[in-house]
Amino acid sequence: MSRRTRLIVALDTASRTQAQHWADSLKNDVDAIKLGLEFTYACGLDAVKTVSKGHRLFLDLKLHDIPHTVASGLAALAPLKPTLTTIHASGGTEMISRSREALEAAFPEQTQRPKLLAVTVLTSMNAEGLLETGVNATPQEQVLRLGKLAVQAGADGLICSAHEIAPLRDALGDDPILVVPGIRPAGSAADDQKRIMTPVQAAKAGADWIVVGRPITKATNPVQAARAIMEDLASV
Ligand SMILES: O=c1ccn([C@@H]2O[C@H](COP(=O)(O)O)[C@@H](O)[C@H]2O)c(=O)[nH]1
Repeated sequence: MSRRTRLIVALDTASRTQAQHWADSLKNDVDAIKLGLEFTYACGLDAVKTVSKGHRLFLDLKLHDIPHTVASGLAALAPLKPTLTTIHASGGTEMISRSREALEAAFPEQTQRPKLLAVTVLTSMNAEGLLETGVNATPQEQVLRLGKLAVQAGADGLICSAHEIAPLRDALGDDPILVVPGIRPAGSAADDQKRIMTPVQAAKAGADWIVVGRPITKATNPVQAARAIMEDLASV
């Protein structure tokens, strides 16, 4: 199946002014913006609403708690009308299914409902990091295990690295939305990311969305950096 891979820029900052500046200047050059823990904790939900105006919002708060708390938290976030939102797959079947139900209840018009994405294994983790937390599996094995569980429980899609796209598609088909961070244009620093690929490699592997933060926001010219990635994606 041919799909266009879309670009989400991660606006990771504690400054509302900085985030607004990036959101304004990148308006025509990205497909969505991500606001996550740093921005939301530092600036609050009103700021999320203001900065995301005119953009598709990927609200990446990675909720992980008992089912009732996560479902209620998602319902409370509904007024922000994100396009995509995240919970942790390792919260288990009940947490995921209750989250889906909460979003369905909050958005009676299902076409408006935010897509529920389950984080499988963070792209900053490798096999060694997993073992440290008691998981004696490769990242790919663990992503497949959690990915299957999450989709069966009602997640619309998954957060994974580009390395796991092909095995996930083999196991789950084309329907789940695959959102892929850990993206590094050739020559960029990996920073704390462990399972990385370039935008073109991720697009060729079949990512629906790629998430790029620092390679854009820390670039001398973020607009130019975002445009270069959009051009790369268009060439696939
Ligand atoms: O497994 C995950 C889940 C989420 N992220 C988020 O994506 C961006 C990546 O930022 P970079 O600066 O391009 O590394 C960041 O906001 C993370 O919270 C992830 O990296 N990995």
